[in-house]
Amino acid sequence: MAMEDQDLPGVLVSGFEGPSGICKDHVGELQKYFNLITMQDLLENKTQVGPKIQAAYIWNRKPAIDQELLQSLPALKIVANAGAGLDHLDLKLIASFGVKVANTPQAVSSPTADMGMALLLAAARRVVEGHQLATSPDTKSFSTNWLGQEVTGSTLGIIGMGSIGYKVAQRARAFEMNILYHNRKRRKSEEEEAVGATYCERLDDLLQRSDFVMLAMSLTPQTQRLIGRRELRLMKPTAILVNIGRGLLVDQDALVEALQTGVIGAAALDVSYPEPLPRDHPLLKLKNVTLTPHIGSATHQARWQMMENLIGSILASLNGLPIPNEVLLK
Ligand SMILES: O=CC(=O)O
Repeated sequence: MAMEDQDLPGVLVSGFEGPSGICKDHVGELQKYFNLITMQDLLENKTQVGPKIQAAYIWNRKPAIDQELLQSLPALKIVANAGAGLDHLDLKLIASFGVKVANTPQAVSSPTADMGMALLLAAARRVVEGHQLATSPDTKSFSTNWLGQEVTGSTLGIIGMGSIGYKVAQRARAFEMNILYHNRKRRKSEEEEAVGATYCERLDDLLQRSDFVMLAMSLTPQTQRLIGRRELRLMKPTAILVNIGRGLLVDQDALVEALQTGVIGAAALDVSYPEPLPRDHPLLKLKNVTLTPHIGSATHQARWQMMENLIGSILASLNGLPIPNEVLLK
């Protein structure tokens, strides 16, 4: 690790090691601009270290920003969050301390949309099961009569047509899919035309007509458990649910039941609740489930861009300049 430079602004990070630490490859770059202070440093010496911290750098949703932490950081100006989702941050509480928030929506939208298509294709064509069959020591089950769902020409319903949902639509168009979408706000007609997407004002309508349903919206009190037992029952028995948003967008117990009883065909999930799922969770035992460990933005390029964007936002805030990607309270 590079030497600490006490003259640089103090930036709080969760730590350097383990799943909630910052990316190891990024440490050297961050230390060109900041004196990185870990949660552990802070906890061990709150009164000395707290006043030096001017920004919090949130990576993998850590450290958690609560009232007690905010009270111990009197010089804090900005919470810079890696990723687009903000459901783990209490924006009102943070604003009440006069602290700004920034995130990295552009950096994550393409890789997350790619991941959505990867999951859709994997579930439709049973790629994970196929890999297991092809690599199994028992070659008797090797079969070409083993069928999936055709993607070309099928109907994709996208729920949440923000930048990620829109990029999913651009990709799905290349697969000649019919695209339906549901969103709080209808997109401009030229944007709809560019990807050939049809707006469904009623969510039920989208659910009934889609072969694939992709969840690409953020988690808010309004979208929590938006897909429950009733919504799953509206879907086709062959339908595949893809979730690249947040686990809590779906009533997970209802989903397990729907997958076990053939109410829907399959699910491909990059997110769940909790993460990771307990090892005895029923979703882990189902053949018609493809699971990935919340890796929508997990590419070298995206993660580096996220870090660069956050450095830019922190430096702008410390210099009193307009903050790129500032999150404004609605
Ligand atoms: O989960 C990923 C993000 O919030 O961008």
